[in-house]
Amino acid sequence: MIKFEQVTKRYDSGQEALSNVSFHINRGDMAFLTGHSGAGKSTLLKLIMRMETPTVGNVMIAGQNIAQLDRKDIPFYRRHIGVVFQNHQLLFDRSVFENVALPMRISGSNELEIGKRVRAALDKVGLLHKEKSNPIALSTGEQQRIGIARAVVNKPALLLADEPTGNLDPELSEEIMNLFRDFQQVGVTVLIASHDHELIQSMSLPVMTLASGELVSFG
Ligand SMILES: Nc1ncnc2c1ncn2[C@@H]1O[C@H](COP(=O)(O)OP(=O)(O)OP(=O)(O)O)[C@@H](O)[C@H]1O
Repeated sequence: MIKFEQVTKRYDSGQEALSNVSFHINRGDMAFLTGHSGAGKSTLLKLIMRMETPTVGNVMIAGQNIAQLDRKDIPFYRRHIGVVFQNHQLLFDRSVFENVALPMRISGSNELEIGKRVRAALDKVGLLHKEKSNPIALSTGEQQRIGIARAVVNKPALLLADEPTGNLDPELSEEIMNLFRDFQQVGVTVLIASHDHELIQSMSLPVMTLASGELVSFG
């Protein structure tokens, strides 16, 4: 599902954020991506999202070299990827329902479909009863679950998370990880960038470790 073939990413500044990185994550697998600050985790995620392109090498997603995507096809490509951030980036001037509906509004789905999918996503994260609330009235853990509902509302084949448990206590972190597991179990490929060693060690999942842009281990 995600295949990096000898990928090097050098920014215009000359900074080499990734050096000759190769790996393969199969469809339906779930893995962690770890490494110190500046090791290249965000760069790797941005390459998958096609927010950046490799300087050298290929990023293959579902068998397609995404550097070859037409500019006009990039928004459509991104619809197949759900992204969860640490600071969940919710909009506090609209309801929980509207926050989750956002990606579907952008992709021009009809009202009926939006209602159905948004409620299914909220149900999945256990927050259907909060659909009319303003996210500001929810706890941090609940806000993170809203962010996850929004990431999966378009039924992505691939779910990327950048420090999704960054500001949560261990109990809530475990809850979020269990949600990711649920998505994995229905066939979604999940890649989670995290610094949280305790969390990583508590889960028996493959771990990719980056150090100064190099993939130093994957296992
Ligand atoms: N747009 C950019 N232009 C120039 N250099 C960049 C850019 N983005 C990242 N870098 C540099 O590339 C290296 C890798 O950064 P990256 O953000 O991928 O690391 P990270 O592992 O995600 O770090 P963190 O955990 O702190 O978010 C760093 O040295 C960073 O300063």
